[in-house]
Amino acid sequence: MKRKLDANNVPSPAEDVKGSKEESTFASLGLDSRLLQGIAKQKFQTPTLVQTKAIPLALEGRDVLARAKTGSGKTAAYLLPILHLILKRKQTSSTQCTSALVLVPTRELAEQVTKTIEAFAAFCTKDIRAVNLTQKVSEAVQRSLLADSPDIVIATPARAFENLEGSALSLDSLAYLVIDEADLVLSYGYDEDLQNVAKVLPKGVQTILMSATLTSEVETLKGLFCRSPAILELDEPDNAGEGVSQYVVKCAEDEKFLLVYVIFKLKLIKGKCIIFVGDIDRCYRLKLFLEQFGIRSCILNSELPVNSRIHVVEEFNKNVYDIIIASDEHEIMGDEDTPKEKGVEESTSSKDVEKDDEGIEKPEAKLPPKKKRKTTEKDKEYGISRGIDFKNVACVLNFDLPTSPKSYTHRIGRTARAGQTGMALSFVIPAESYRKHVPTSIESAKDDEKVLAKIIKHQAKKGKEVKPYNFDMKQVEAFRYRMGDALRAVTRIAIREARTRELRQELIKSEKLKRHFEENPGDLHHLRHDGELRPARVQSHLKHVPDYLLPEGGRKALTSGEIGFVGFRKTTENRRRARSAKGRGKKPIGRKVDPLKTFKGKSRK
Ligand SMILES: Nc1ncnc2c1ncn2[C@@H]1O[C@H](COP(=O)(O)OP(=O)(O)OP(=O)(O)O)[C@@H](O)[C@H]1O
Repeated sequence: MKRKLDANNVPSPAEDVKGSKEESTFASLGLDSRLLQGIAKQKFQTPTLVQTKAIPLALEGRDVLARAKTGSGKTAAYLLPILHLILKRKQTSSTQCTSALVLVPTRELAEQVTKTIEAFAAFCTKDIRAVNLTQKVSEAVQRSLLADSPDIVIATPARAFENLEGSALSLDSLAYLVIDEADLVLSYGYDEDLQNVAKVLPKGVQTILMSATLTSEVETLKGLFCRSPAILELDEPDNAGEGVSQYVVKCAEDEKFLLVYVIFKLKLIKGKCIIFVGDIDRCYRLKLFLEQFGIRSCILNSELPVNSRIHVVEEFNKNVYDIIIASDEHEIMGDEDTPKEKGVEESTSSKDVEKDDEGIEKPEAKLPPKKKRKTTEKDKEYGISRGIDFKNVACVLNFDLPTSPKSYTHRIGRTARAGQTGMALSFVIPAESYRKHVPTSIESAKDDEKVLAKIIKHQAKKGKEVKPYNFDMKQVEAFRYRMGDALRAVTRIAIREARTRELRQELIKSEKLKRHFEENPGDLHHLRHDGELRPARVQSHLKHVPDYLLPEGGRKALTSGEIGFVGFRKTTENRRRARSAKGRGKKPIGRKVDPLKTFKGKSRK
C-alpha cells in the first residue's frame, strides 16, 4: 500500500508548484563557478523544479527524499550540490577521500550518472574524480581505480558491497550517499546489499533519495538511511501542448506486424522511436521482420554485453539510429497499491529459456510465472524502461503492452523528456483475438484489455487521456500480403540463429569496445549495432513500396481523425548530419514534409 510520507516543514505540492514560477537561476543557487560553467556548456538555462527545491536543501546539509516525475532532472538535483560541497571541502583540505557514493539499480544508469558528473565537472577535472564500479573490468583494474580514493563512486548496491567486502572500497570518509531510483532499487533484489552497505556507513552521512514514486520501498530505505529528511513531493503541472500524447490501437496479433510495417515504411512517425516488446525473442522477430523491408533497427536486451548496451544508447542519443527495439524484461510490476512480487531474479537453466521461446507457439505450455523464470544468461542489472535518458525520443511504441499501469508510465516516460513533446502508441489485443494467430502471439497479451482499462484509469487520475489511434484498416489491408510474406521468412530457427549471431557479434564488439576504445573514444562511431541479421530467406523486393500499394488518398488515407503529431525539435547535431549527408549525395535525414502533418489536413497528393 502506498503510504503518505510525513512532510517535515517542506512546502506542500501546491506550494511547490507555485514556487516553480519564481525565477531561479543556477547562479542564484550559489553553486561553484566552475560548475556553473559546466552547466552552461550543457545549455541548461534554468533549474527545473526539483533542482530548485532540492539543491538548497542539500547544500544546507539536510537529508532529502524527493519524488519528482521521470525526466524532471533529478540527476542534476543531487549531483550539483554534492559536487559543490566536494569542491568547497577541497579549498581547505588536501586529503583525498571517497566523499560520495551514488547507488543506482542498473549499469546503464551508472554509466549515465558517470557521464553527467564528467559533464558538470568539465571545468574542474583535476578536483573531481569519479569511478563507475559497474564497468566490466578486471578486479585488479578496479582495485587500482579505487586505490586513489576517487571523490565519487557510482555503483549498484551489489557492486558497492562486493568492493566493500573485498576491502577495495573504503567508506570511512564518506559524507554523501545517494540512492537514485529509490523506488526501483529494491525490486532489483538489492535488499541485502543495501542492508550491508547501511551497516558500514560512518555516522552523519548526508543521504539523498531520489524517486519517481513514493512507495513502501522508499519508506523502507528512508528508515534505513535517513535522519529526518526534507521530503519533496513535486507535482509539476503539465503545460498545455507539452508532454506525451497517448494513443492506443486495438488490433489482431499479426496486425501488430502489419501496422508497424506501415508506420515505419511510410514514415508515419517522424523522429526517433523506442519499440518495447515483451521478451528477447520478440526483439529478433521484429528486427528480422523490419529488416526485410529495409527498415534498420537496433536491439537492447539483458542478454547483450553491457558495453554494447551502453554504446547503443549513446549512439541513439547522438541520432545515429532511429529505432531501438527493447525488451522490457525488468518491467516494473504491479500498481502502486499492489504488493511487489519477490524473487524476480533467480538463477536459470537454458531449458527454461527454451520453454519461454516455445511459449509463443505452444499456448497451453504451463510456464512458471514470467517474473519468476530464471535468467542467469541475462544481466540482472539491466534496465531500460526506467531511468535511462534516451534523448529526443519522438515516440514510444508499445508493440507489446506492459502488464501494469506503472510500467506503462515508466515506458512512456522515455519520450517527452526535458520539456519536449512526444507520443506513445500502444498495440492492444482484444480478448477475442488472443491466440488467434499463434506464430505472432505472446502470452502477456492475454490480459491486454484489462491492463488497458487500468492504464486509462491511472492516466485519467493524472488528467491524461489515452485516445484511440484510428488506422483505416481497409487501406492498410493492401500491405497485408507483403506482411505475410515477410513474416513467414522469420521462422523460429531464423530467430534463434539471429539471436546467437547477434550475441556473438556483440560480444566481439564489446571486447573491442572495452580494450581498444577506452583509449580511443573517437573511434566508437565505426561500430554500428543496427546491421542486418538476415533471416534465412532474403526477399529484396520487399524493401520497396510500389505505388499501387499506396492508398489513393496518399498516406493521409491510412488513418482517420485527429491523431498525434510528434513535435520534435531538430537538434543541431541532426542538422549537421543532414547537411553532411546531402554533401555526400545522400538523402538528408530530416524530411521537409512531415507525413503526420498530412493527417491534420495538409494533403500530400
Ligand atoms: N535544468 C535543466 N535544463 C535543461 N535540461 C535539463 C535540466 N536538467 C536536466 N535536464 C535534462 O533533462 C533530461 C532528464 O534528466 P534526468 O535524467 O536527470 O531526469 P530524471 O528525473 O532523473 O528522470 P528518470 O526518473 O527517468 O531517471 C536529461 O537529458 C537532462 O540532461
